[in-house]
Amino acid sequence: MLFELFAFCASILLVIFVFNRYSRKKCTAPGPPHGLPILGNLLQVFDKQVFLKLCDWQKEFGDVYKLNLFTEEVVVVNGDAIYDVLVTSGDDYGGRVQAARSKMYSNDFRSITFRQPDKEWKAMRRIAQKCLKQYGEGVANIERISMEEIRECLDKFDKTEAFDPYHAINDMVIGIIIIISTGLKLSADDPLHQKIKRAEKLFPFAFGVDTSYLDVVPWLRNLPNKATKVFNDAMDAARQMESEIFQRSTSNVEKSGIAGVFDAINSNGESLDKSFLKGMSNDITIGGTMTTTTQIKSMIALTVDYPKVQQKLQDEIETVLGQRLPTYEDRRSMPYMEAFMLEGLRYMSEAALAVPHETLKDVTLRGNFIPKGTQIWPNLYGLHHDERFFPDPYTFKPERFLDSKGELIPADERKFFMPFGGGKRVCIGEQLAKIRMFLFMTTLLQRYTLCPERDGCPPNYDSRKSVLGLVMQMHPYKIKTIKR
Ligand code: HEM
Repeated sequence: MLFELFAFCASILLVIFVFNRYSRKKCTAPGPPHGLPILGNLLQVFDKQVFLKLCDWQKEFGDVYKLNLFTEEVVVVNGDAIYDVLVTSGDDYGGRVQAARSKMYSNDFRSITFRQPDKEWKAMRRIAQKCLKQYGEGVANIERISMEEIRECLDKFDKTEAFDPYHAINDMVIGIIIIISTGLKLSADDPLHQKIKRAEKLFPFAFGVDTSYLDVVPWLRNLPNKATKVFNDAMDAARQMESEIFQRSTSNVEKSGIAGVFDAINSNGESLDKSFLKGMSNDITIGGTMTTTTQIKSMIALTVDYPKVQQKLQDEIETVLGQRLPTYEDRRSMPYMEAFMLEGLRYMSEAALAVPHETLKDVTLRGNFIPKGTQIWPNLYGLHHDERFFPDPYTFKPERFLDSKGELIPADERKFFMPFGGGKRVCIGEQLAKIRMFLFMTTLLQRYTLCPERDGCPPNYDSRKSVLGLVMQMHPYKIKTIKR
């Protein structure tokens, strides 16, 4: 029985393979040899350090090259060609791959991240952005919510022994997202916190290599095997999390969460079916927790690894703030802290390949024909570590974002710096992420000096040693704090 099943699946794959290989238009970009039959370059690519392999291939094949994954061609875009794809010709490249796993996860593409750019996608982005701005109260309200959670988090840093800062940061980041999405301030042992943590933990597996065959033969999900269980567990965690957020946010009488914003905008003439609400809150919750937690964790490691940078940050805090708590507006008088944050985003490039795009029409990029419906990977890690744009890229150097007077280089002079993507699909959480990172790092270094776990044993963070899950992950480490 098992053999027959295997033979059946193999024949289906073969039919899809032959159909795709001979019936579709082909991309003319160069690339590595096709690799294994049917799998193509899959085994070379689904390495946890794929971002390094992609940079090696860039040296060999140039800024635009193609890979074969299963039955599909995928185009990897590098260097300043990424700007053309995301910004200059963003409309042509602004699609998302309509794969089976994202369809299942997002309840038939009811999600900002996975939906094609249609009118529902636009409405979802608008509502989510309103929600992130808290009804037009904007930055001030986000600041207030954030500072409350940050102060609670930093109390947990007041320890004499060495500790891993990850859990305290994660609780703080989740706490802020819960207030934004439900309007409620909850403690870290509330079931919703736990459900978000479970989803955060399992979600990367749902889109890992082990379950990638589900995109080609989705009904295999119904057969019992280990990979399917991993995927189903992740889906279960996502469903539990979204139901809880939905229930809490719709029953909030103050209407200050995402459901309140949704109703207010809908009653203003917008008409978006309520079935989109769960997917949107997933976008905000998953997009808004894992990314910021990981980024802050790496910035703490860098602060310990580079004591001179830490000293400069503290000097600036002393001069500009003294003992006063920061507001986001203070960043304008704190160019070194700003440069430190930008360099942290560059150095880590946690969204190493952004979110895969898809061409919405036949296009030509740097002389290469790419047919409609081709998956595009913008190699942001490669761009941010490309000598042509960031000399000496593996050295952590906030000064690269400052001019000779110590002022921040203007945004239009760093257009090839795109940690949040760019153009029409740019990250909706960029401002929230920056506010939390700025307020957190400033308050942290105002209160504490950060030291290695033991003398001579700093975290030694090197982004080349990261592993790529949904975002880049660095190894766990411990620090000590000294109260200032
Ligand atoms: C350091 C923190 C963050 C980084 C580095 C980051 C990076 C990115 C990148 C590179 C993309 C893909 C853009 C593209 O496809 O071209 C993206 C998309 C997205 N991000 Fe973020 N992000 C961060 C924080 C957040 C936060 C806080 C939220 C929500 C509260 C969020 C929600 C989203 C959503 C919903 C999308 C999909 C947008 C769309 O497809 O239209 N992100 N992000």
